[in-house]
Amino acid sequence: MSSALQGTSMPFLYPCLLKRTSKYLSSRVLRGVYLQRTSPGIRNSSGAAEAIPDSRLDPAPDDYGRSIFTDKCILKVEAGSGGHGCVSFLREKYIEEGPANGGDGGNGGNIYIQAVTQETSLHKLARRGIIKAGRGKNGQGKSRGGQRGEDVLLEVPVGTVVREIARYDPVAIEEQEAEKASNEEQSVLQERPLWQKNKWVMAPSGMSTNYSDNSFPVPPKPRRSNIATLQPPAPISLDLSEPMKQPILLAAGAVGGQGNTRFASKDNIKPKFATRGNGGMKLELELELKLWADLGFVGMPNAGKSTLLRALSRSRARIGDWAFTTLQPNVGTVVLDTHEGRPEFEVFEDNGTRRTHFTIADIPGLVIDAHRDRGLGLDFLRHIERARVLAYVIDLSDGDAVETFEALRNELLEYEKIKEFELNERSERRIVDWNPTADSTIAYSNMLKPTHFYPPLTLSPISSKPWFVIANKADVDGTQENYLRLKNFVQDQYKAPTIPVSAKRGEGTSRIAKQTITFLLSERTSPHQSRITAL
Ligand SMILES: Nc1nc2c(ncn2[C@@H]2O[C@H](COP(=O)(O)OP(=O)(O)OP(=O)(O)O)[C@@H](O)[C@H]2O)c(=O)[nH]1
Ligand SMILES: [Mg+2]
Repeated sequence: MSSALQGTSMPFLYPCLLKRTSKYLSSRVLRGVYLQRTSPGIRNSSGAAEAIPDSRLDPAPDDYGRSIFTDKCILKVEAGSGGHGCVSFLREKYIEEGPANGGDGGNGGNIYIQAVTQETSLHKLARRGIIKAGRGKNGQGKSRGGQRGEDVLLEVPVGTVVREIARYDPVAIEEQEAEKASNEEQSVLQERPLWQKNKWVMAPSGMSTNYSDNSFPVPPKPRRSNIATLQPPAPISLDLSEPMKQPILLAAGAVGGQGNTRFASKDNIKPKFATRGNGGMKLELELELKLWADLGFVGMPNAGKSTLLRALSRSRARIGDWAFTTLQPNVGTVVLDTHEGRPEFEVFEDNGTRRTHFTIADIPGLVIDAHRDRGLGLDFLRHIERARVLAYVIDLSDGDAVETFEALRNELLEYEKIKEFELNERSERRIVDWNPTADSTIAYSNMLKPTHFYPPLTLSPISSKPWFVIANKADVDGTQENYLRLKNFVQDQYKAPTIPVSAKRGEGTSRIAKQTITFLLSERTSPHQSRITAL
């Protein structure tokens, strides 16, 4: 193993192997010998290995945390089905054959949704696939009702758009069937047996009864729980762009069945049947993050975006001095007040609450012609659209900064031009691809698909987003002239600010937070109520 790891390309390709091996062996007697032979350090001219600097902003290639990020997912949610009613009779000393006392089944659990600031990605929900609320418990004797099913709360990031793809609502289906039956002729109805196995729970001793006879009651009409009136109208389309204090109901749990007490009458004082609980509603939803960061870094590969993210937040984004180190967006949170002494500045929202943090997205590098799907292409331009404020990150040590900036801006504007066309094409494809029987499970194949297609998300266009420029790598010698040219150009042409920083040394980065907050607050509708106080 050790000889295999000694090649020059190994540390670059598999740094984690080396780290793990050395960590494992660090407690061993072999430690000194082994580390000397396998260290991933760079060799100097005399052949001795130099240690890799152990800094948060200039970390070893293997010092990173893999962040999982999902901005779009399809989720199946199932409200709980109702518990069955109970067939039971009072039995006490001296009362051998008492009256019916079967309780009702409990209602199924509800599905709620809430947009919360703590979440930044949909990956936790995406990996669950199907989310089910609890089933109501069956009713019991002594007229005890069944316990309610457990509710489920879906916590999604602020800026999530929820769209319904399909729904299976057993109560709606029953209602439709009942309406159809009411239109049928009386003679046809009389022939149909009242006994429907899927609606009734029978006591074992009651099975021999002739259920097609007229004494058997008509099954009760399909019911919904009272809370169902709070469900959003079908098909669901929600835009959760603000943090929510309270969750909202997505799907109410089904109503439990009725116990045999409910069917006692003078003709049949001891009914040996109760009803089954209704099936829970199933929804297939598409969740998409419309806005997932307050600030988005736009830059060429290797500009230092991930280093900047590390400098501003506690992110452990991967840093490497090769292009496309970042292949998936990283989202970091900048805490404005760490409760260690006085905060650098205080930010108040419209409603008077104090803003404690904002989020930054480190988007993979853009290359020229990204709008033609080159490099990592359109997908990443799509991510840029989902940030509120943009920061162009320019590498001062790599060529003419003004040219790089112009090229980046041009890419974004070109993307905006073709976006409309691309979206139209995609929605057309969706219509052509649509196949009502394509679902994998039988239950979902019954689902009703909305007959109309949603318009594309209404995102604010890239050209309307507030932006500023971050001139990175200002610590490199001879970059001052490049910076001044860039700063003057951006100021003269666009009246936008340019912030010189050295992400690697963590210098000048606090101005980025301040600039972002200023833009975020000026974006609001009533700026006179928001205020930023420099302390
Ligand atoms: N001298 C200097 N080097 C820097 C600075 N910031 C980043 N770097 C170096 O630039 C290289 C690229 O940094 P990354 O943060 O991975 O760049 P990136 O923009 O995220 O790159 P991609 O993920 O490939 O798009 C690394 O070797 C960093 O150490 C800086 O301020 N000064
Ligand atoms: Mg990166």
